[in-house]
Amino acid sequence: MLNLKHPPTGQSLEVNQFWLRDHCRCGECLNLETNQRRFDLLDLPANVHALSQNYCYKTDKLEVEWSDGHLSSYDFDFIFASQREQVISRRSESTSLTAWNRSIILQNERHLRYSLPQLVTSDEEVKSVITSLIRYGIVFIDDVAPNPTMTELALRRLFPLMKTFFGEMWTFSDKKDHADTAYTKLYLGSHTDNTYFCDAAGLQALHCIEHSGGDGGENFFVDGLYVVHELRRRHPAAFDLLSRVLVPGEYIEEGEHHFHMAPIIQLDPFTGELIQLRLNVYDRAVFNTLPQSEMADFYASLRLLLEIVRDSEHQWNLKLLPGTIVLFDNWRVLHGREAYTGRRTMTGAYVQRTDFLSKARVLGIIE
Ligand SMILES: C[N+](C)(C)CCCC[C@H](N)C(=O)O
Ligand SMILES: O=C(O)CCC(=O)C(=O)O
Repeated sequence: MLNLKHPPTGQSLEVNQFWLRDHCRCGECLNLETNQRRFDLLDLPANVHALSQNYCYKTDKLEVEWSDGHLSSYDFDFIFASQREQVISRRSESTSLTAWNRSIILQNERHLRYSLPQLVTSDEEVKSVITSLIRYGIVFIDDVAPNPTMTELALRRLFPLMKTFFGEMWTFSDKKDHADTAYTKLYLGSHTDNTYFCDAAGLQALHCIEHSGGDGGENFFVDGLYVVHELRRRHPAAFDLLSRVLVPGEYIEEGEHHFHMAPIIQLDPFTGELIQLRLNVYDRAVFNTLPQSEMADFYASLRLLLEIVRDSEHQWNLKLLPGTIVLFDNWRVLHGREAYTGRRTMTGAYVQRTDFLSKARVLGIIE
């Protein structure tokens, strides 16, 4: 280990010498255009160590002479900010997430509503939409002509679209275009999509472009962040079990067979906060990741989670009308639909998680 000192602030830090050498930021070690390292780790001697370190007041840099002859010049703030403890505290402070039940989200509804004309003309409006998506997990874009083309235009103003076997933009009704209950008039309980994909869509957009000659078809939304907080508070053992047990999801139709296993609750290893809620009771494959002796605890835990999801206090019911897109975080917010009659057409799209978070980072909304 190497004890680093920063005389102007009196800060000092113990760092692993190989880590420090590995994080040299000079142009010989780091491609400053691509932010990629220029060396293979094995190019560095395993026992590389500092021969000397010297703080330069003029440049406010820490200069280190290495046993392999390399000279490094470090910005102390970079070293300090790169420590695990700092990352944890930054993530814990910066996640300005608002967990919501129905009454909380209704109090904040004004922060969720946007209009396409403003969105098209203002980059600030784009940043505001994405900030609300991070904070609340759901937004609405009004004044969108009720057709797939304008829906696509609105969504592409924000993000690239995720192409799946459903399409890039998809339009569905009760026409059996795919072997899935979404393509029926049936009730769909609260769920997240794509539990059968290795990487579930990060965002989902839905736009009801038509509903005529019938009724029903209301949508409802539940904040999975609020739900998992409640589960952890009320039933910590169930929370722990659902954070570790692998639950297989599966989607099978002509020419497609998707399968993925992961826990229903995936936590951030740093902050312990929710990273993803993967909850779709319909798309579950044969459940075979536990011995029969442990099945009772699993089902009891899942039932406790579903009771919290189904609690009407946690459910925001609304009717999506032509002209309004709902865009929500499919790793956090659960959605569902009442059964309906008549002719109902929905159009929408998925957005990759990485594209959602990348845009939020580029806009400085998240780290
Ligand atoms: C959205 N769209 C109609 C295209 C597909 C719906 C897929 C539904 C699937 N059961 C899931 O939950 O992922
Ligand atoms: O038809 C709807 O409103 C939603 C359908 C649904 O839940 C889905 O496509 O995942």
